[in-house]
Amino acid sequence: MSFEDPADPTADAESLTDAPAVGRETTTTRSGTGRTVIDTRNVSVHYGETQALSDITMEIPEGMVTALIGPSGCGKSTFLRCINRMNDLIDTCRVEGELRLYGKNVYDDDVDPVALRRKVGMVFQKPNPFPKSIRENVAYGLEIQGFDGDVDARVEESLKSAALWDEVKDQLDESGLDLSGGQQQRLCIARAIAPDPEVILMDEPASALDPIATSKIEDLIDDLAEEYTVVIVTHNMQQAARISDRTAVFLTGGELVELDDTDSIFENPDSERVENYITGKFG
Ligand SMILES: Nc1ncnc2c1ncn2[C@@H]1O[C@H](COP(=O)(O)OP(=O)(O)OP(=O)(O)O)[C@@H](O)[C@H]1O
Repeated sequence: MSFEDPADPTADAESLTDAPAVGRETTTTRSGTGRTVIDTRNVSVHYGETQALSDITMEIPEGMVTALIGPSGCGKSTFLRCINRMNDLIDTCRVEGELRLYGKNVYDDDVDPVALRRKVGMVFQKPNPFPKSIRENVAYGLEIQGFDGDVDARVEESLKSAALWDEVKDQLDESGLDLSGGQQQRLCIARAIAPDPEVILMDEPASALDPIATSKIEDLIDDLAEEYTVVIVTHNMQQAARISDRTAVFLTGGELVELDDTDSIFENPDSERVENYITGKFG
């Protein structure tokens, strides 16, 4: 059993510890698969004495886009970084509770964070290509995992999935830094896709981009959701409403106040606090 077969309850210590990536069948649709990719139980996070998240219990469905929204400082990015253990890189950060990926607690001692990050790719707010060629940027993760397949074919496939291939196919050996901001962000998405992850985390991926580049990224997220589970932090409520199937609202104190279908959150939230936030009475 491995992450490639999430239905197997014995999942994943193995695939998180060594695991060459294996191609995965695409079975998801925007109505989701009915399976849960990530489920958390009482996740709390502190940076030193500062509590950033409080008792987060939630489930993220496979094959859908889940948006995390809420005011500045409510812990959205912290939650995202818990999923692929990027918070491990922050000395003062302490995570309590359980965060499971296909049933396997990613904080178990036998989980290799590098293997985890292949399964859970990440795209950041500011495009951050390496100072290397376009081809090398996309191939980077494949090299680390010792991929022994056709690297050029995977690079092409990833750039196509990131809607960038047509623009760069004749300049694969040129620097990724010479691309426009929007192209750089799509390059970073191609880099995240190349190792064939299960989940793509996006931390405000369009906030540094102009409206046209933003619209391309939003279209791309829609396409990616055909094949991957996407979890996206956004400050832009209209964007969350446009692109996500599920929305989680975090509020001050690092509390998850409501998680529901995006239409329900925006049209008929259960919580008055969420309604106040959505309507701009509180922010
Ligand atoms: N590296 C860090 N060291 C110390 N405190 C941190 C660190 N990162 C975040 N915090 C604190 O944790 C809390 C949550 O921050 P986080 O960035 O997760 O919130 P956010 O909702 O993503 O905010 P924003 O929307 O402004 O990006 C804040 O109080 C923040 O100051």
